[in-house]
Amino acid sequence: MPTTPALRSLEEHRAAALQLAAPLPAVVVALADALGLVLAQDVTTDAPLPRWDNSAMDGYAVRAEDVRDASPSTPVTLRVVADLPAGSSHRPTVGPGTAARIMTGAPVPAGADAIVPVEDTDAGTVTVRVGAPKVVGQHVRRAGEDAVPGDLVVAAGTLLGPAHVAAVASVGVAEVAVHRRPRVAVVSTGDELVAPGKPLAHGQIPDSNSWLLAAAVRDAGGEALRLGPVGDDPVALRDLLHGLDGTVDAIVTSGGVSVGAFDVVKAALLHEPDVAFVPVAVQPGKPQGLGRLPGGTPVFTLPGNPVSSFVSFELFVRPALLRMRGLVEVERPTTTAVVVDGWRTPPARAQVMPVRFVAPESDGRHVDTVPPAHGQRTDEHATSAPRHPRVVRATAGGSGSHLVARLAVAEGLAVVPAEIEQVAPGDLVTVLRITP
Ligand SMILES: Nc1nc2c(c(=O)[nH]1)N[C@H]1C(S)=C(S)[C@@H](COP(=O)(O)OP(=O)(O)OC[C@H]3O[C@@H](n4cnc5c(N)ncnc54)[C@H](O)[C@@H]3O)O[C@H]1N2
Ligand code: MOO
Repeated sequence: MPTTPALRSLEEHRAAALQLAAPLPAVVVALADALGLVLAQDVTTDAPLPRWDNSAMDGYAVRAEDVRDASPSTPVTLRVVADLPAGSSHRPTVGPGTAARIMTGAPVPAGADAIVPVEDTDAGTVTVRVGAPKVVGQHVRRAGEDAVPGDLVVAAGTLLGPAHVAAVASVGVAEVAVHRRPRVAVVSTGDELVAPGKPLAHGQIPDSNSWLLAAAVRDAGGEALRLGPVGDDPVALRDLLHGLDGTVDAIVTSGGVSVGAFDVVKAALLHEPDVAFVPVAVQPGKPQGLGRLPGGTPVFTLPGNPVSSFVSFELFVRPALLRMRGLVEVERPTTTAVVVDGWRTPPARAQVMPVRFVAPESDGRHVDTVPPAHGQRTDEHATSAPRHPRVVRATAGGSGSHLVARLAVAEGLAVVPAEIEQVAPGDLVTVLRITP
């Protein structure tokens, strides 16, 4: 009788998967292409920001002492010596008894030390009547109040969002060094698989995993090269994988890794010295393979059951891709949730249960796909103590690894440790949040 290999713990396999990944080399991209990439350099400013004192208001640049006693009943009249729209290169000087008409953002002219908003004046263009007093510095945006020369504006390792792009642009930088996105080949295997939309003979099913995994790669910030489905011919598969080795940053396969008679991925890679097939103490997702092809390309061989593929990608591949992108934080955000319905979990294996969030008082029978905004619901009727969000299993059949259709309503993955065998209603579970 064949012996059953010892199971590797979920944590150990996650660590081994992450070990295969390192931040990809930096490339220089135009700012227009930088959104969603991770900065590989610090961006500092050479200039103060703002670059010079400028007006916070449309109005008049004045000397504060000239308008110290101005009021609606005793307005002060000043001679208008210049007109300064934003962008004006004109450099007038405001002397005693004079003002410059100025628009928001224009440099404060020499001699002026306060801005009078147009609402406090008669809006004159030759002379202007000022009806309110101003103090030195009023409505002036100071040079360097945002950043001074040498300040770090956006740090290496930052995932560039719109505000970061704006900050880089404001420094006057047009190109940045970023980690490039990982290119990931996705190969689904199995003689029973047919491309979606094609007619199905008896025993055939549409290939959903290559679509799942390619979408998951993109969702993780990678570029997916979707190949297959390929049949159960180990030699052809080995040739395909060796052909990809060195041309992509990672390869993800689905199917053919269990103990069946036609387990093509296992057969194709069994003799690779740096690829190991190890059962992992997790349900779903037990049969796993991991390692490097001879050219150094990391390969992740995931089980074929669709929910197993999905969960395996989440647990083992996604963190590795995020690390390749240069991110330091590679884990999904988690939340602690209360279980509404209970379920049994397999002994000595961690369980990853697709769940959805339900309204505070719901019994979970009605689909409620609106998750709480920030991990915890607060009870409007209670004054303190935020309440935990509540979860139910997303699929009627629990964690059945074939239940791909209902996987679509999952908003999180509840991770139940290996030593727990029963989850009871009211228990707290840790949920990886998989939807935004
Ligand atoms: N005797 C044993 N049998 C099985 C074991 C075991 O320990 N002993 N483990 C089970 C577990 S757990 C899993 S998970 C599966 C994994 O098997 P494979 O990775 O070899 O996957 P396949 O046999 O190729 O397929 C399993 C299942 O998934 C469907 N599938 C596969 N690829 C796709 C795809 N691209 N799109 C949609 N569906 C796909 C396939 O048709 C099968 O139904 O093994 C168990 N068996
Ligand atoms: O571990 Mo398998 O992945 O349960 O279905």
